[in-house]
Amino acid sequence: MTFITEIKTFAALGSGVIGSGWVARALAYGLDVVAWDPAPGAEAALRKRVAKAWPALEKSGLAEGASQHRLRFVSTIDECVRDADFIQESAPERLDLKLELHSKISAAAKPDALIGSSTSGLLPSEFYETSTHPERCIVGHPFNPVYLLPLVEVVGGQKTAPEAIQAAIKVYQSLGMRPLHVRKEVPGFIADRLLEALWREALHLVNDGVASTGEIDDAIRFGAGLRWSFMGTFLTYTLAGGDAGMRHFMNQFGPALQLPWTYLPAPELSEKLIDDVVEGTTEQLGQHSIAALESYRDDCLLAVMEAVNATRLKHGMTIND
Ligand SMILES: NC(=O)C1=CN([C@@H]2O[C@H](COP(=O)(O)OP(=O)(O)OC[C@H]3O[C@@H](n4cnc5c(N)ncnc54)[C@H](O)[C@@H]3O)[C@@H](O)[C@H]2O)C=CC1
Ligand SMILES: C[N+](C)(C)CC(=O)CC(=O)[O-]
Repeated sequence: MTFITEIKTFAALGSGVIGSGWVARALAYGLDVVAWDPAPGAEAALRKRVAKAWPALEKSGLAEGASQHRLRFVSTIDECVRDADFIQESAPERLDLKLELHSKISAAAKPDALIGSSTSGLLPSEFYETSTHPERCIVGHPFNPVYLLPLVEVVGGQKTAPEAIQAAIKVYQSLGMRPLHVRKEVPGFIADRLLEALWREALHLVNDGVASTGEIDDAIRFGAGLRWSFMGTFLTYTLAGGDAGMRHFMNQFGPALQLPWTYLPAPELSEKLIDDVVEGTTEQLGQHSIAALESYRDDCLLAVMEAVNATRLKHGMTIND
């Protein structure tokens, strides 16, 4: 079974936060992009988001011929996908909506064009149930901002061909990404399962009046957050065991796993908890607009990634290590 991996035309369905990120990334890699989104004013909003992302993309290096003018916005699903070499859906996270949308997308697409969904945790076997040629359908779960962050989790459903997974990995790599094949189809995949655990504990801490949203964010960004940009928890904790490594770490800190340090099940999202979270984060925003903070975040990410890559090279590692 073969699928298109040398792509020239990228189709994006849904052009909100994530869809626009895919569009910006694909344009920056010199592709023609065709986009569709049913919301009124979606084209203008998409072009604005792409323009906003462009300075960061210029800083990280544009491919030859890359241009925002290579984006075409169309008014039907059929027009969006029929000539596309690769299709990425970023529609709202609703099973019924994705199921219906993928029936239409896959019926109109070339049979050997891969179809990816940006879903954060829905199961591909479920929302590709009624798709035509489901063997080429995968999840490609990205991270926000999609135009800068390299991780994309690739997940297959029961009907996905193994060749489609390998082909999708190749395509995402050609877009400068770091695909991670999630070998078991589980809700939330790998990364969101981890992020969700942290998020739920953070909500409990607010709910219990232990800390404000700002204090919790400080606990992340001045500590583990700085480490996480270049080293994961397992390796970090191996180093925390000193010369004796992980075994000593487990002996020393393993008993804490039996202590009531975490709740894990999510707290009830009461009006009070929602209000507390909104109030706290509004305070954190202060005078800054979302747009200003997005630029700030992008510059920080570029700086961290540049610094980490330079340090990897200095230590005899490649930037893919
Ligand atoms: N926001 C995030 O941090 C992340 C979201 N995702 C996933 O990406 C997908 C999109 O999420 P966001 O971009 O955050 O949502 P969003 O709300 O920003 O954008 C969704 C877009 O889909 C459009 N839309 C509405 N009905 C549609 C339909 N029937 N067909 C196609 N498009 C339709 C909306 O007009 C909107 O522009 C979801 O599956 C989500 O789980 C993945 C990674 C991160
Ligand atoms: C909140 N979220 C589940 C949509 C987050 C993601 O899926 C990944 C991210 O960018 O954090």
